[in-house]
Amino acid sequence: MIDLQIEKTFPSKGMPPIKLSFQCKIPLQETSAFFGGSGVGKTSLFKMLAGLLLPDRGKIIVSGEVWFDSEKKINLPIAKRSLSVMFPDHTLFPNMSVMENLVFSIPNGKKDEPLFQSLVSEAEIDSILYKPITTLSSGQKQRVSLVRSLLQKPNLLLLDEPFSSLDGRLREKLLFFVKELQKKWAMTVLFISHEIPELVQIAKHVFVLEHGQVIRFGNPIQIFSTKAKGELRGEVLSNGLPNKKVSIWIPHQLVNIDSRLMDQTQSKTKQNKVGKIIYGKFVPMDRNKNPN
Ligand SMILES: Nc1ncnc2c1ncn2[C@@H]1O[C@H](COP(=O)(O)OP(=O)(O)OP(=O)(O)O)[C@@H](O)[C@H]1O
Repeated sequence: MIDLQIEKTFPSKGMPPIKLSFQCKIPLQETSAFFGGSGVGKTSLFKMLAGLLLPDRGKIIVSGEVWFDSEKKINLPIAKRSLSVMFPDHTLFPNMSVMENLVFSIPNGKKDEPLFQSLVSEAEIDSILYKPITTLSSGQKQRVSLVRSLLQKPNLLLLDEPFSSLDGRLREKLLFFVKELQKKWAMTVLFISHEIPELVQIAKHVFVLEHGQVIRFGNPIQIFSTKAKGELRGEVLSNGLPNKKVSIWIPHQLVNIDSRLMDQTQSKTKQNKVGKIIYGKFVPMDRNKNPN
């Protein structure tokens, strides 16, 4: 468990100060997402957890180990917090090549060759290994940053909008890859994204932030679901719900539908596999019972 109780106030010229006050307990060895509008404090929360921004007061306790305690004046240095972090501004060394950036972050300089090769190949950065960072596109930088954060096989991985510059194919592929590594290494992954379908696919829990606070916590399907019925076309995001329900993503909304009620005459298969686009008329089983 990561027990986080931290406060931070930023002065804001000519405006009321910005107050952040986070209280949450984050499960270990699972993926949790942080969701909320721009400026609610998601990145600041990650920075405080990583030791890159000093909270004004509070505590951060990770698996029983105190990382920060303002009363006891404990503030574990970044190097002693066993985590890896990836921010949207990449923080790669601009005067080095991709390879130099990657080798620089390998723990004790000992390269795990099979891991290195598999990460490089999965992120499709083989062909740019010797290019200077300054010549890369933002999507390429994003993939290099992701590989760099994974090379450390961290216990705790903080990913702040890691796929925002990637095309759909790479986004899907790397999302799945991170999900697999999370299971394999039993990592705790904390993930920031504005993309609800992405969060539904990767996260087991979602913390919703508003005005510098955590206002809701729950399973992503519960958090994001809305009611809808009638003619729908959407992508299946989850099919493991009770009562044969599937979650589908229709533009801007996540809808849980009873799969027994779907008119799938236009679909090629009857299976509701994740990623499949389904069409149909979703009608309540009886007039008094709405499947949502
Ligand atoms: N160093 C700083 N000094 C002053 N204000 C800051 C500082 N860092 C962040 N803020 C302010 O704190 C608030 C939260 O910023 P933060 O970057 O954590 O938001 P966010 O939820 O990650 O936003 P986004 O989704 O746009 O990245 C914003 O209003 C921001 O302007």
